[in-house]
Amino acid sequence: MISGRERFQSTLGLVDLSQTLDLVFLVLPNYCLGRAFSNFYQNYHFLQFCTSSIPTEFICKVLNISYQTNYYSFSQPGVGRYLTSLTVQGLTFLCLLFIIESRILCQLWQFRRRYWSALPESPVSPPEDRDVADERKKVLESPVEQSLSSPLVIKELSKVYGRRDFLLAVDRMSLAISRGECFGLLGFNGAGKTTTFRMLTGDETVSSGDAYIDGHSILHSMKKAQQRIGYCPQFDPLLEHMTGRETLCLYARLRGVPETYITSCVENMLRGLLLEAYANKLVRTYSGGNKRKLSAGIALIGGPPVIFMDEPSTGMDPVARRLLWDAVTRTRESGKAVIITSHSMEECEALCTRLAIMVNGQLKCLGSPQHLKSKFGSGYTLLAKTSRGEDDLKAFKEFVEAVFPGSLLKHEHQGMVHYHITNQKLSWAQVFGILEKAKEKFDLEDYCVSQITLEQVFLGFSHFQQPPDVGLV
Ligand SMILES: Nc1ncnc2c1ncn2[C@@H]1O[C@H](COP(=O)(O)OP(=O)(O)OP(=O)(O)O)[C@@H](O)[C@H]1O
Repeated sequence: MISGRERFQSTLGLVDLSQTLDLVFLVLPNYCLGRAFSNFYQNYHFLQFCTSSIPTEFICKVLNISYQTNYYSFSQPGVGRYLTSLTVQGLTFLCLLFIIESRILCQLWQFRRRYWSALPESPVSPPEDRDVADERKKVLESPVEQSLSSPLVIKELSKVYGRRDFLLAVDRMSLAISRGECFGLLGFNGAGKTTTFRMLTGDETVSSGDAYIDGHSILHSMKKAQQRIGYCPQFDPLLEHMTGRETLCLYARLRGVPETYITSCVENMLRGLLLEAYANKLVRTYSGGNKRKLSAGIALIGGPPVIFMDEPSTGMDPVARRLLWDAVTRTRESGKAVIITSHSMEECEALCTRLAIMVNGQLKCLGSPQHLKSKFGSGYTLLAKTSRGEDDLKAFKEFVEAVFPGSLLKHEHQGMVHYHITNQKLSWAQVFGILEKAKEKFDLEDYCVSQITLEQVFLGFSHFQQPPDVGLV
């Protein structure tokens, strides 16, 4: 049995708890709003009832019903405390929004990083490639006006991740990209390509260095720089509840395309990327490849002066890929600067006027695809398949190593051999002459001789790539 005294004490305890919770929940805007409505309504009825006649006033006193003649009183059941809390929260969140939008904290953090902490030493620093060094020199020595007139100039841009264990994701990158150029940034997974793009588009803070987009510094006038870029990120940032057509219209408007041209501009883009059939469907129903097409369309629409495309053709079928290449080439030829990352060497050869291979945040080589092939991939590639058994294959291998001294066997699989013929002095005629004779002698089913491919040049840099923890200082 609970005595009356105990019941009274437990009631007092509950009242204390409810008052404490009421104070704690004042930090929740939805609680304040709900309580304000509820108290206002309750107070209105109590006030009406308790002040209507002497007997009802007496009843209210006996039942200890409290009410406020001033609805906005801070005492219960007034709504003053809830309205005050809502006002304070509104102002606080407004200030927070301002701080986030104006990126004040990011800028303070960047400032601290730049002036108080030196960049960690790069873990692997062999002598810099001549072309990369020349590009750095050109960028650093060029007058400011030149930086301001180029679509994209990157000056010693670096990114460090981590506070204690530093990871130098991008290491003092310097690069200038001109109008009408399509620049390919190649690299192994984790080389720092996406981080570079994220810094240039304002998604990521810069640890040191600067870049100018159409003359606007990404450190000092990021908003203006952002107005001049089109960006197709690695993962599709699409509004799932809009249709493809609506999405492109939205971005065309944001880019400032005059209202009269928006329809034709959007229709051209839809046709160019083979998206017409899906134009009125919701984006969430799109396949991966179609989402990628739409992301590429968003980057290209309105013709911004600088376009970043992070692996744009991933997941696209061969037809769509070629249509995208056409669209990128048209954009480049109209004088825009396109910067693209891709793991498809075919794509890089088809699109890029210049490219660089990035390893552990550093550029390892730079130049046109042909320049890189001539510089890093001298010699020929030989693929041959013998139709007979193991003995013939062995004899053919001995023959190749004898007639092409220094040649390297890259792969061997089910009678098929892949050699890198390193002798640069041999002419095409000599190589074909030797192999035509070998074809009869060793009964070759087929053979193929070609110039070193971009992929082989790329693979040649694989030994430089270090796992992330090696990069920690
Ligand atoms: N937010 C982050 N915090 C810490 N480290 C990060 C962060 N983002 C990227 N990194 C690291 O920075 C390095 C470069 O990453 P990044 O995504 O730029 O590579 P990538 O060249 O784009 O690779 P992929 O070809 O796989 O897209 C990697 O080692 C990665 O682990």
